[in-house]
Amino acid sequence: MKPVELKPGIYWVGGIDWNLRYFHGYVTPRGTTYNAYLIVDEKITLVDTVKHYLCDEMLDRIKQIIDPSKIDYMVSNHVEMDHSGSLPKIMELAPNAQLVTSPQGQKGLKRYYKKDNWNFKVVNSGEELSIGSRTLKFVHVPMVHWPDSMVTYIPEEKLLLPNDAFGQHIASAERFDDQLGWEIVHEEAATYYANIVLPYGDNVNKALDVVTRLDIDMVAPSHGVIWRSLIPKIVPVYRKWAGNETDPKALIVYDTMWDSTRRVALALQDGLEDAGVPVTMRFLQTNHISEIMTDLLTARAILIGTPTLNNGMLPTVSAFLTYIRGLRPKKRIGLAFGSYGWGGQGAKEVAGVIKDMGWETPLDFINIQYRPDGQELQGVRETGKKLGEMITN
Ligand SMILES: Cc1cc2nc3c(=O)[nH]c(=O)nc-3n(C[C@H](O)[C@H](O)[C@H](O)COP(=O)(O)O)c2cc1C
Repeated sequence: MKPVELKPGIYWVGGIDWNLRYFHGYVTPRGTTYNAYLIVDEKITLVDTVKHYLCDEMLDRIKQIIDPSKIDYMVSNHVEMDHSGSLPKIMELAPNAQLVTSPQGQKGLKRYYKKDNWNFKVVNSGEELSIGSRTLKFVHVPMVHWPDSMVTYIPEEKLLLPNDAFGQHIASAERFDDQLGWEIVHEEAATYYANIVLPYGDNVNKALDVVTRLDIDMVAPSHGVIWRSLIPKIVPVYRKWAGNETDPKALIVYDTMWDSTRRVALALQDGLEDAGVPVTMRFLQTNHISEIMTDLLTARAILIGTPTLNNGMLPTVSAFLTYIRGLRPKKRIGLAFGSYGWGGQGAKEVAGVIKDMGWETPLDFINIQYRPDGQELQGVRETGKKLGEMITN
């Protein structure tokens, strides 16, 4: 339970959630951390806190450095409860602390915690606060990923505390990106982006415009490891994700009751591969929708298959579509497919949702009655190849 010094006098004092496997609808096989940062200067400052049940772990780390009652500024970059959950305890232990937050942050924290005695210091975007030898500069980044979101920058230290931006759900003994390596950190940053930040690409780009003008050598987010070596690699990748830029590859997502839809999926895979397109296959009974989002993040073509059940699509497919509709991936090519017995509404409904999302649909949806025969599968394979050629050309 040791604090970790990032820069002289600046410490990571967060909590490690080793057992977390589910985070508001998102599976987290590696667990996560809630990162809080303590800055020891003339004014002692804590930036963000941890989920309520890790409060004692955070306090234990803080107490190894200072007496928590000495905290002068409690900065809340983001209202969400995984970062604000220990605010009530800190504000109780540090009665003289001012709670520094954005105007939306103040509204959210008041509404959520209903504490009348908190001494707020509301900061505008661009406002600076001297804490002694260092300055805290606050930049609002609305909708990255809540209206209240704010980042804190310390120019004297070239340190950015961007809260959820650049986060990853990783519980580990390591605190820095280079200790885990690009493969793991990139994968978890991608999953995080795809499931949390994806709808807000335009806002991310605006935030990146501001952030990339700052002199930075360390980015310490509110989840996962701290970026110090891989910043030049992750920033362009964030730009790519924010711009919905994809690679010429395909993702096939499907469910099936009696295997016919899977046979169609396999024929589409063959056709796409004939055109030289790499294909990822995701069966909705064995892959969680939040894991599939990581594949979707950079796939140009998304093919979604369902049989018809009771005049509609399967509930697993419907849940997936509800999830991606909310996350709003753009600039994709879509194709619906499926199998039916008599009415055939399932694949048609999927095609309707794909169109509503604004994806390109150059080819008609595929719907095969009962089990596809060899000739039908050949036709599907040709459709897959045609789609593949559209992606690669
Ligand atoms: C419980 C149940 C309900 C079904 N309801 C419909 C329906 O409303 N309309 C329809 O066209 N087919 C319906 N079907 C038939 C399936 O869509 C058909 O068997 C299809 O080939 C199944 O595809 P799969 O092998 O990919 O599961 C239903 C099948 C089952 C088992």
